[in-house]
Amino acid sequence: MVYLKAGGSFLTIKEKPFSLNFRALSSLARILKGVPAELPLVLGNGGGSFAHIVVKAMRDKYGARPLLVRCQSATRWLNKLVVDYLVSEGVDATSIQTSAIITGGPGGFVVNHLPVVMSIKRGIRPVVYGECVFTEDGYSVLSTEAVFTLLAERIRPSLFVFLMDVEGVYTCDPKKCEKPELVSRIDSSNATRVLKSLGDRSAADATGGISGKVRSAIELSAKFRVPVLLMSGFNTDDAVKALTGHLEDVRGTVVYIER
Ligand SMILES: Nc1ncnc2c1ncn2[C@@H]1O[C@H](COP(=O)(O)OP(=O)(O)OP(=O)(O)O)[C@@H](O)[C@H]1O
Ligand SMILES: C=C(C)CCOP(=O)(O)O
Repeated sequence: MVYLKAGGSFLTIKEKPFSLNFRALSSLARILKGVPAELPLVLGNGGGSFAHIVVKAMRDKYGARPLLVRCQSATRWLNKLVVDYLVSEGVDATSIQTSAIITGGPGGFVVNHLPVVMSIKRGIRPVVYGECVFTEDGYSVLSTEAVFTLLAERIRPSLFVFLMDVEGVYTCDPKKCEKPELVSRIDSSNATRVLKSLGDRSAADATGGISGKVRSAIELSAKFRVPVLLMSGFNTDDAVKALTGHLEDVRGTVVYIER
């Protein structure tokens, strides 16, 4: 199973509340139409300028009830925009409500992955998303990467691809620093160093920004022994190549921890 994340930095304009990037939606549809229909693929969309802004503003000020209501309203909204756009472009996709298939229980998360499996069996692309899910005593904010981890424990992954608005992981923020260099590979020889260079994960957004994403990519690769590719969603040709298993020569960052 291929797990594809359309990140919020790609789908939305992250610093502008509730703003969608239509060029990204169009790229995403082209990517999905470019891969064989029979390729088993789970799509997930990030929170971008919808959920992250809500969660960051409410997290330390409000209780679980208002936060769950507002967060789920924001995530549902973006997910609906994405799925409805894909359907209008001829992609057979459907929304799978993350908070209905994942809940936090006393012994860890309880996951009903069957809607994802059944959707794939029928040739429909299931679309999950980063979400505020119910737990026994409140809520938990799960990134799309965390949702993928829980699903991948039940549906074996072959590859993870994270689409962003930048071409991969750089030596410094490519939007802010002068000479960013693309890190083409992260493996056990440089993982710790790269993570350190990305700094504090708490500042960027509600799930840790690029630092949280690279940490998740390292954990996913180590746990499932598969590559994780971080790349630009605007590079549609390379994304199609990568999704069909051809990672060589794709511009991006490949995380591969082969322990
Ligand atoms: N060293 C870096 N390398 C790459 N991107 C970086 C770096 N430092 C900061 N960034 C920023 O991180 C962003 C990508 O991370 P972000 O967590 O926003 O991605 P996303 O998964 O697309 O978003 P979301 O969590 O909303 O789904 C880029 O837009 C980039 O500007
Ligand atoms: C902020 C929420 C609800 C999760 C967003 O998921 P992510 O954008 O994949 O990190």
